[in-house]
Amino acid sequence: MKNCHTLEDWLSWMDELSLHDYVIVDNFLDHPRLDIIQSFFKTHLEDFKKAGIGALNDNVIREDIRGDFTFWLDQKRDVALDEIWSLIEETMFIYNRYCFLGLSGYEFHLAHYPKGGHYSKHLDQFNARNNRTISMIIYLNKNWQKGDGGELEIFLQDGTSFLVEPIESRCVMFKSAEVPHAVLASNKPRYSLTGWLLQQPSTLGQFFG
Ligand SMILES: O=C(O)CCC(=O)C(=O)O
Ligand SMILES: [Fe+2]
Repeated sequence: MKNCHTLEDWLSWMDELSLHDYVIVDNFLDHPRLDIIQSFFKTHLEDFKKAGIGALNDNVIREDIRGDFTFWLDQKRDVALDEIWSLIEETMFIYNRYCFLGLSGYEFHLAHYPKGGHYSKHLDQFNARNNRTISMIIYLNKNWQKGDGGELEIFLQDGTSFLVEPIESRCVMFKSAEVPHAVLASNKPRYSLTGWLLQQPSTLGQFFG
């Protein structure tokens, strides 16, 4: 499958991210890759588990903080997603080459927020574990409309915030340690591929949040 993005695209996104700590990219996945991930999603809807918060022994279910269900992915097992893994590896390569981040691994899950699900304001780096460096979310919601809720709220250092609609194929990347964010209550089921580019590899993502 051919690459979806040119080096020029990548460089402009890296510029944005260095300037603002986040970048929003529309049409991040082309149609073949969207099809791959959406059909994979459908075949695993039964395998999702209630997501917890916190790392290691602190991981607890707190419906008042986080209402999503997740299915942790495994690059070795989930070969149906090979084209997605390549894209993630390309992303990691670009960050290392042009932002000198020294990323050496990643962990990703599928996320499903049922109607009413939200995630309160938080940072993606845990105290107990600080290797999450870049957060990356790709939304998979066809025909998302105003009023469907489920926006990602991004909080800026000047005290303001803004909303990002979780529309199909939009990708949001931000610095995991720097950007507080929240998911507003969704008025219908909301789907995404969410993950983290890591500064030390971790195979234990599913035991964390
Ligand atoms: O789905 C989103 O927009 C954000 C999800 C999130 O913040 C997380 O899983 O840590
Ligand atoms: Fe988050």
